[in-house]
Amino acid sequence: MAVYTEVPDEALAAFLAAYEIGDLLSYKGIAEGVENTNFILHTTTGSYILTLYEKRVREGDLPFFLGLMQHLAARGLACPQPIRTRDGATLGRLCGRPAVIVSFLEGVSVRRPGVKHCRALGAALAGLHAAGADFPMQRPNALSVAAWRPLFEAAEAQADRVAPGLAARTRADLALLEGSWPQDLPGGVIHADLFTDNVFFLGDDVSGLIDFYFACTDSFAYDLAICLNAWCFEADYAFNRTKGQAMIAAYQAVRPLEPREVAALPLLARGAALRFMLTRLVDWLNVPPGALVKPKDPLEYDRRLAFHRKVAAAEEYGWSPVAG
Ligand SMILES: Nc1ncnc2c1ncn2[C@@H]1O[C@H](COP(=O)(O)OP(=O)(O)O)[C@@H](O)[C@H]1O
Ligand SMILES: N[C@@H](CCOP(=O)(O)O)C(=O)O
Repeated sequence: MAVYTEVPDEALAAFLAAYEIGDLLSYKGIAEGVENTNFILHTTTGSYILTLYEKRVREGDLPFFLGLMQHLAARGLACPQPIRTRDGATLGRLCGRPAVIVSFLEGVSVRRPGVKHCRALGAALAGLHAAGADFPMQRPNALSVAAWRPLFEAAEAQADRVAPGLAARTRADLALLEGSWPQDLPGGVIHADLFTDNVFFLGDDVSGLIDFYFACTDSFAYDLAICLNAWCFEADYAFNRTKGQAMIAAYQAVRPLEPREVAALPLLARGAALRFMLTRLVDWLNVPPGALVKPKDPLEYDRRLAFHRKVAAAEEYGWSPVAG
């Protein structure tokens, strides 16, 4: 359960007094999530999410994240909307942390996505890239290739106690990716963490996208590669090409990939897997004492890397030329 910061009732009441969201009926910590402390609030006017930003979120980035959610929502994308206080502020402080209240989105995330979910996700991702096209702010990706070596070095000495040989194979992947990371691909605002837990469905349709706290300016195809990793592997770590095909085709129906993006897809997918393996590994080895959080397993991404090491061409992820 991701509750790093306990919020006393009195502190919450004082914080909520600045908002016009009705009277608090109940609230509780949210079990899912690993980055921030989240509470669901039920008030006389509805439900809201209260987020206290923790370790990885830099306060200086919050105007980007909050501005982006407002921008996307204004373009019709279903994402959380920051709620303003009576004074018009979206960002406040609670228990020493930056804190916001955002709108609650209906829908459920799917644990085991099927082909139809992957298809819907591909279209939603392309829609997000399109909706973010005229967002004026920039935020370099703080977890792109330049950040991977420091993460690796923080975990290297203990990596082999997580899995034998993990340090050596990660070192080799890192060296290869540092030397060949694709630059100057088409890009703009990307979500950068569009895992299944960050996408809500109502029936077969995507009803909402949440958790924009890794959003940044980077290549669109890298965002797609993150999603291929998160959505298209089976429980036995076999890549499901049918799911990949459905996702990529739906993406391309909105935004066709350029040949250089297609050519880069195997490296981008490998890099995306390495990025999540490394952040998970560091978290796995550094669970804060007393935090109610279940760290995510880095080996899930080590196993995906085993697949990516063997892939030579985008076709193996399900890419095919757009007809017409
Ligand atoms: N706007 C929202 N509407 C509905 N549920 C939300 C919303 N934001 C967060 N949640 C719930 O809180 C959980 C954790 O949120 P998330 O932003 O993923 O946390 P973290 O950034 O800590 O990983 C989500 O899986 C979801 O269940
Ligand atoms: N998606 C990342 C961890 C970030 O967690 P989230 O709850 O913010 O999606 C991972 O799976 O490693």
